[in-house]
Amino acid sequence: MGQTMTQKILSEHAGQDVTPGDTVTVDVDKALLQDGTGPLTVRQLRDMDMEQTAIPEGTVVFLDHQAPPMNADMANEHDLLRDFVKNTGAQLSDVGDGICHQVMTFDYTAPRDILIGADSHTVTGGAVGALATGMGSTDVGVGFATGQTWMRVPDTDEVRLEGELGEGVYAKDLILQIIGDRGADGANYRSMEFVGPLVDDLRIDERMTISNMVVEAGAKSGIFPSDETTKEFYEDRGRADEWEAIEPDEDAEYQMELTYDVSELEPQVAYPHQVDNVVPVSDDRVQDVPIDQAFLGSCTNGRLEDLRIAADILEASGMEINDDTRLIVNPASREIYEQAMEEGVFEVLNEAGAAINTPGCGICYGGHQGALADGENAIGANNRNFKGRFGNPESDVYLGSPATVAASAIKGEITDPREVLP
Ligand SMILES: CC(C)[C@H](C(=O)O)[C@@H](O)C(=O)O
Ligand code: SF4
Repeated sequence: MGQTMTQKILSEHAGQDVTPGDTVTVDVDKALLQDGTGPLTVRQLRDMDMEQTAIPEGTVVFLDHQAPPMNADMANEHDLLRDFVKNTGAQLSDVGDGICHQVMTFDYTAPRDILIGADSHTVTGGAVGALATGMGSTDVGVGFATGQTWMRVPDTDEVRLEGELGEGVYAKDLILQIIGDRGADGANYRSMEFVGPLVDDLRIDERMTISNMVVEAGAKSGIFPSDETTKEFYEDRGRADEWEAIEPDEDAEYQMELTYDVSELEPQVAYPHQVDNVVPVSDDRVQDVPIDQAFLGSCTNGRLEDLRIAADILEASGMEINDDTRLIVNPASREIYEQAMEEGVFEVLNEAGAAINTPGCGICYGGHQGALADGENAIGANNRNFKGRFGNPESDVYLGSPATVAASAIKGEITDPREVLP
């Protein structure tokens, strides 16, 4: 019997063929920690006298969720994590370097890896054919300290993607639609594998957007094949030796099979306060919603391609952002920041009136760099719109693609990007 990608990766790391439902011990290749959950990991390891890593080259500590730190308590947490790095030989991604999932995928994660992270959006690594998943702080700590963890082999869904994305419609709209269909817990502890003709057309940044959000339907992982596109990505990044192919066997057995034809897909919006409240942008529930703040950034949509889309819309429409709307931008990494500067993307955003922040999570985590006032509405290119997500339970957060965010910033209300496209 053939294997899914999930089975292949778990079998390789368990040293035995696995089937869904098995519980296996697997080797861990990479692990990530960040400044929200990492301090707990370090304290737990110290309590157990296990402050160590079996995989120092693959253990990466990110100072990204509140970077630069906004107060002394957070600065002390950063200090604790810096000590951990010195004590163990783990890698440090410092304040300003960028969001963990962005930097991890671009610089560390390789196809067929098992990556564990103390952050739910660790699933982003599925974009390059890795089995990447979020776990609790202690589990992640013990995972890298010993180089092993345990997993139950998940049931796996084949998600076949077909058709072509229309103008003004993006990977973000597709994954929002999938989450709307499945519901917030519809894919609990399942692995989603994305296959089909559309996959060939999707760039790595688009695959990252899709893998990033599978956890919003509860999934354990969201894996793309590692194909020619992936190979070129590793070559471009000077990491050609890390590339390996992976795809499901033709006779792989899936527990569920779904097909999405994106040809008729419209831009999608998630309305407060759940990510699975997804409707097309033309729906009454998202009409005439004034937007006080538009947020472009996050591990979902803070990449160069996303910033370009927003800048192109702003430039071509000849419009500045609305007088009653703020546009907050957090590039996902320092590298993206540099590229956006060199390409003139920042110039356009800046002239339009955007406030450009340090690379990092920014307001996505609710802590700093753009909290909302009581009664305000925001639209974000990020992945969560839970009550209080942008720092205030008395405010509302909507989610959409970078194009929808830019269009809404221009018009000052939730807007179909096709209305303002060049
Ligand atoms: C801080 C962390 C626990 C959290 C996560 O795991 O996802 C954060 O990154 C988020 O997006 O809500
Ligand atoms: S950008 Fe947002 S979703 Fe991504 S890791 Fe940071 S807080 Fe979490």
